[in-house]
Amino acid sequence: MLKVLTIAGSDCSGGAGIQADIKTITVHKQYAMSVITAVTAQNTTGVYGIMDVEPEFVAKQIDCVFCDIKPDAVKIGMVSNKDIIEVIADKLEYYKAKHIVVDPVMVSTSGNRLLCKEAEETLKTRLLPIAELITPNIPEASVLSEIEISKREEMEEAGSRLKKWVTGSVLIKGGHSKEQADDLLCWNNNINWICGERVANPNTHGTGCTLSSAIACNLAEGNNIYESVKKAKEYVTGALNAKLKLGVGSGPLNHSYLI
Ligand SMILES: Nc1ncnc2c1ncn2[C@@H]1O[C@H](COP(=O)(O)OP(=O)(O)OP(=O)(O)O)[C@@H](O)[C@H]1O
Ligand SMILES: Cc1ncc(CO)c(N)n1
Repeated sequence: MLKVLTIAGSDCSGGAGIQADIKTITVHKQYAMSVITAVTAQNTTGVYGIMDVEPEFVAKQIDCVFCDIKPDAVKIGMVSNKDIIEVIADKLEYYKAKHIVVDPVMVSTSGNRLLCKEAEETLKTRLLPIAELITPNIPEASVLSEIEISKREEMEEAGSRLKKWVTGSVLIKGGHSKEQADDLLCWNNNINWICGERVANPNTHGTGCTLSSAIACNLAEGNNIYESVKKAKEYVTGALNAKLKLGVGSGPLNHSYLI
């Protein structure tokens, strides 16, 4: 059985973070492991508290996983602060982790900061370079590339700029654009639009976490970057289409549609 590790924050309401990742990996019939970087108190209406895990304890969790059950792919989500980012980068380099997908989570859908401002530079210098793929949404791509993005050409410009200084590939997710839900993939020397129908569903809590962990599963299976992203996008579209209405705010996806 293939094994996928998620390094991310816990969402007690089950829609995003570690919980979304474990559901996604399990539905992909793979074995899920988790290193928790922070415990959040959140639900469909917002994030009400964050308790970071001590960096040494993040390191200890990574050691326990890699010394025993070596992952075939690793997804990284919420990483909170500079020290946590440093230990994750050190450990993944040390263990020569394969197929690293980094979702550079900065702000939640509800508008709360999940990465402190001072840590943005460390994310850029330590985590993005070790990724096979990074998956910023439009606001995150804008911060990282320093290009204002409001149309497709600007997504392409930001993607090309980011591709120049990351080692791996770049996927700019289009969920935040009003008209479509098309994502832009820059890989090798290719720029491809990964198009998908925009589902009329306000319950999009955890779409980004779900997409990045599904990509990690597809990479673990041996698919190339393009195939991995395409299949993962189909998974997210399916989970949005299988409408679930939970909570009073922006609710979670329905992962059980394939079971
Ligand atoms: N209404 C929608 N219909 C179809 N696909 C969508 C919709 N909203 C988001 N997506 C898709 O979901 C994936 C995640 O994109 P998005 O831009 O929402 O990420 P995010 O902002 O990181 O998500 P999160 O809500 O977890 O913070 C992308 O593949 C995007 O195209
Ligand atoms: C723990 C966690 N990670 C990521 C996100 C972004 O969706 C969230 N809301 N919560």
